[in-house]
Amino acid sequence: MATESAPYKLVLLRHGQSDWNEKNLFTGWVDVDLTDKGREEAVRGGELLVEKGIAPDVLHTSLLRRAITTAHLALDRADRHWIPVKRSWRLNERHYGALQGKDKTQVREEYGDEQFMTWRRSYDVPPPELDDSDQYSQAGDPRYADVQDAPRTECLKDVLDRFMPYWEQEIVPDLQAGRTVLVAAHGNSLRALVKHLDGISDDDIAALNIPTGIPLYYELDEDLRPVVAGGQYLDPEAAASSIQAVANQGKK
Ligand SMILES: O=C(O)[C@@H](CO)OP(=O)(O)O
Repeated sequence: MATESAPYKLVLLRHGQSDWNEKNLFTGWVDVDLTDKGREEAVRGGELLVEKGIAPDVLHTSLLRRAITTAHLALDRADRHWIPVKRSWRLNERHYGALQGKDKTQVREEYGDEQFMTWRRSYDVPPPELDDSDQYSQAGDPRYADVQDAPRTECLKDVLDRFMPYWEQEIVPDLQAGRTVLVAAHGNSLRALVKHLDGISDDDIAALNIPTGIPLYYELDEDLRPVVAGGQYLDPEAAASSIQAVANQGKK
């Protein structure tokens, strides 16, 4: 799959289906587990890496078990379970604020299509903040003890702002050292990265959805620009139907 002229190799992997993906709930920073289907998707993701001859040298993940477990299952299948791992809250899913734990269809019905899509896919309008006393708040969670001003809600722009320093300081140096980098993360943190890589406008990013468990492979040139715009899903057919399912969430 490798191109001679492309020096850098990057694989993006959204976690497999989670319990709350299945239940149709806004998830954000709530640390839910994978479903059995999600685990199967993760193993299939590893198989696809083997089939395409892509061998990650280093893994970057969020602090959430659905990404951590997906990466482990995929890498285990690819016999690359032993590679170094770096974890950061900066790769976490978008903090979904007061929507965390809420049913997507109910929110759509209660607030209407426009408000629902604004909260879900607008670039710069965050949902209302989540109260620290809420059962789905991460206030006091030890894994975020070192995070200054940890978010209580985020829009996609906020995710980009916290992801980019990590990209520049941790991921780019790995790429430049010649390592094939696997980033195992989330629908919206990966949308932020794809927006940056492909130079997608603030408006157009609303229509971009990332499927669960299917590796998205990018070759990047010297300037860290994609050789193929949008990268390449290692299973394009499965990706297309899963992207449609993500786009349709919240519809009856
Ligand atoms: O609930 C969430 O955290 C995300 C990802 O599952 O959902 P959405 O696709 O609606 O942004």
